[in-house]
Amino acid sequence: DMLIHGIESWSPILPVKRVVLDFSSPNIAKEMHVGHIRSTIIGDTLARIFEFANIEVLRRNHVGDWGTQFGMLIQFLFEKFPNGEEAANQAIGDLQSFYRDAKKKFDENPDFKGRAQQAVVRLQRGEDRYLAAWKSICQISRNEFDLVYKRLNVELEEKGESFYNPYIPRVLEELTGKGLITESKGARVIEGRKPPLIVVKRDGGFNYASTDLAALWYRLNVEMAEWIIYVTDVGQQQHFHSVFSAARMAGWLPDQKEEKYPKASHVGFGFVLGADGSRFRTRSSDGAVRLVDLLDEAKSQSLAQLIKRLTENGN
Ligand SMILES: NC(=[NH2+])NCCC[C@H](N)C(=O)O
Repeated sequence: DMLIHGIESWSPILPVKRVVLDFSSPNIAKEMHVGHIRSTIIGDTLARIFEFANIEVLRRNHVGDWGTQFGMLIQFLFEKFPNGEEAANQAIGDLQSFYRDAKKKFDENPDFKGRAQQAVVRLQRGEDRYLAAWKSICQISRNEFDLVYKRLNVELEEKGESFYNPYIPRVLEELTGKGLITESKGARVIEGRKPPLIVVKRDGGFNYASTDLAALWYRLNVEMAEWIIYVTDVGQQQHFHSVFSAARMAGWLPDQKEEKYPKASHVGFGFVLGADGSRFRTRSSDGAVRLVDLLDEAKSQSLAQLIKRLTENGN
């Protein structure tokens, strides 16, 4: 049958037409670590399975491109190059060491910390100079990530955290209208699971959870996805279960016990461990293994193995 009617004739039939697959999703200006490679490979594999079954897959790279760390980075950039003479590209050079230097100054110098916090406010207000600096920092990271994706032959479409910002207020308003959001120690939270999910911080700012609620809303209502799948390490299981439970309380998702769609799932994988059994680190700043070197190493070891086996087989 397959030979006559093609491979599509026996691909599995699932009751969904469109899936959002949220995978890889590294953070801008931070290292893409070995866990992101796991997410990238598992996510790409799942995407290919769905695509094989003729399901439309929206491959989403939910990059961490927003947050208070950008105030620190932008301010550091401005102070290091007060005349703005260098193109950000050259000025920043190795983004990881740039991040480390900025963080050091932020931790050690209270005045700088204050200026960095001001910079976040100005970025969030959308001031041109700040937005431009933010964009070039993101672009440098993006170029680095793309090298890895090209190498692994993985396709992704970036819709980072910043994309969902404009949707957060109305989504939280809807949840407040449904009586789901309460006040707790100056923050706004969704109870239901323990610990409660913080959706507005004490300083009034939004966070990872508010962004994920807005993203889930968007995926269900604008992208009309019937199954939304997130691939991260198991460390984030708690977070996703809280977000999904909030979505169920809001009536966005059916009750978990009914095998119904739309549906949200978290695919959690284990931490990558080093030879000593502790969490493996890939970071250029602290002397641990760099991700690109890890890929090089994997490639050369595989090649060596292949050659060894070939020669052992007498060729
Ligand atoms: N929608 C999401 N929260 N996706 C996963 C994001 C992963 C996160 N940026 C990290 O590096 O840990």
